[in-house]
Amino acid sequence: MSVNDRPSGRPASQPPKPYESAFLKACRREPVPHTPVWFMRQAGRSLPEYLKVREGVAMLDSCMRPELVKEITLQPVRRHKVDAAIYFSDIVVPLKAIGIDLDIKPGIGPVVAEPIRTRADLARLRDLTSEDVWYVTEAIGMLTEELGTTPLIGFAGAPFTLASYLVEGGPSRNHEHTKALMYGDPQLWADLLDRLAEITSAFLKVQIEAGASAVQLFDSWVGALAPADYRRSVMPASAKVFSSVASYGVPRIHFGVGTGELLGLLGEAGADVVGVDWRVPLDEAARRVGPGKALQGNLDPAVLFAGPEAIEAKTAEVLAAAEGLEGHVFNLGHGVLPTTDPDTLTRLVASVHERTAR
Ligand SMILES: Cc1c2[nH]c(c1CCC(=O)O)Cc1[nH]c(c(CCC(=O)O)c1C)Cc1[nH]c(c(CCC(=O)O)c1C)Cc1[nH]c(c(C)c1CCC(=O)O)C2
Repeated sequence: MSVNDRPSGRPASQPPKPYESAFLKACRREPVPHTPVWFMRQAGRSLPEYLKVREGVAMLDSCMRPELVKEITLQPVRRHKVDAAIYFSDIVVPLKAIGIDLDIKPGIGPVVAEPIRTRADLARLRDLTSEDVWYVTEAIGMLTEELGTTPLIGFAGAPFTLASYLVEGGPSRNHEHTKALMYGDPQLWADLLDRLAEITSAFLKVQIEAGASAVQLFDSWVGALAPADYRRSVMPASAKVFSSVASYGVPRIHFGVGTGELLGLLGEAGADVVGVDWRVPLDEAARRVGPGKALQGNLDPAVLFAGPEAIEAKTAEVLAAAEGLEGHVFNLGHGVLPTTDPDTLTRLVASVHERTAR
């Protein structure tokens, strides 16, 4: 490798191979040959080839094996012909990497052995270095090589959603411990979110420097908050994450579930693309987000169980609502459900491409 070759094998002075892809163009609000499609959780249990390679390997272990990460990331790209790959990992991987004792329990989600609730607990959240996640750099190097012009999306959990797992100790319906900390000890809460923003920023930088050509910040559970509380207690930390990667010039996507009342703020936090769940139609979401942002979404993942006619009708509805948008990336309103028939996803990609071919 010559000195000015990047890990992805391209000279540093040239734009990355996926630069002209439909996905990155849509994120930049440029004209596209067709509406690009990818699915949150496109890798995973809906694919028999995923279940096969994961046999006998625990979820978090699989995230630390570069060869396996590469294979699992590529599986949905090969099968569905989606317009982007998403790096196979989990939002809790950087926390595990700095030594937090946690596991991902099948059918439950991330479980933290000792929740973080006091000022003394904060000391357990040390800085993340690229050495802590060497396997990410290695896997992304291999992936960008194989993906060629197909973009790779890097991702991280946003400070609020990570805090929710750390403070509750696991998945939570009402986030009562998290909110108790947020309302009851605003200074400790602010310090916790700031720590998580630092870790998240470092994790996204590792992925971008290794070759990711866009990043998505998952604030999956932030829809639990009212706008004023989001603005006061969460937005500063998420904004810090977005501004920390601004200089790389890669599109930044911001997504949460049940965030109809927060859509404007999710954009304001520093996103280039705002992810929308299925509860708000995209034309209305565009009004809430305002100009200068692309939107991503928003077919209800449960619609994929309703049969071909209903799927086509709902897809047409999403695309009609997206018609006047500055930029649109087609996605589901949340992740692919594990029992989804993968063939419906393959057909959906083809259908969106056909319907939007320009
Ligand atoms: C909240 C959240 C988590 N993890 C993630 C989020 C944000 C996205 C969202 O809102 O859904 C992010 C995530 N997790 C995973 C990915 C892979 C990339 C992709 O989208 O294809 C991504 C982007 C793999 C995974 N992460 C997990 C799985 C399933 C575990 C397995 O296959 O054994 C996968 C493929 C586990 C996980 N991890 C988490 C949950 C709630 C679960 C599900 C628990 C279960 O139902 O078993 C936390």
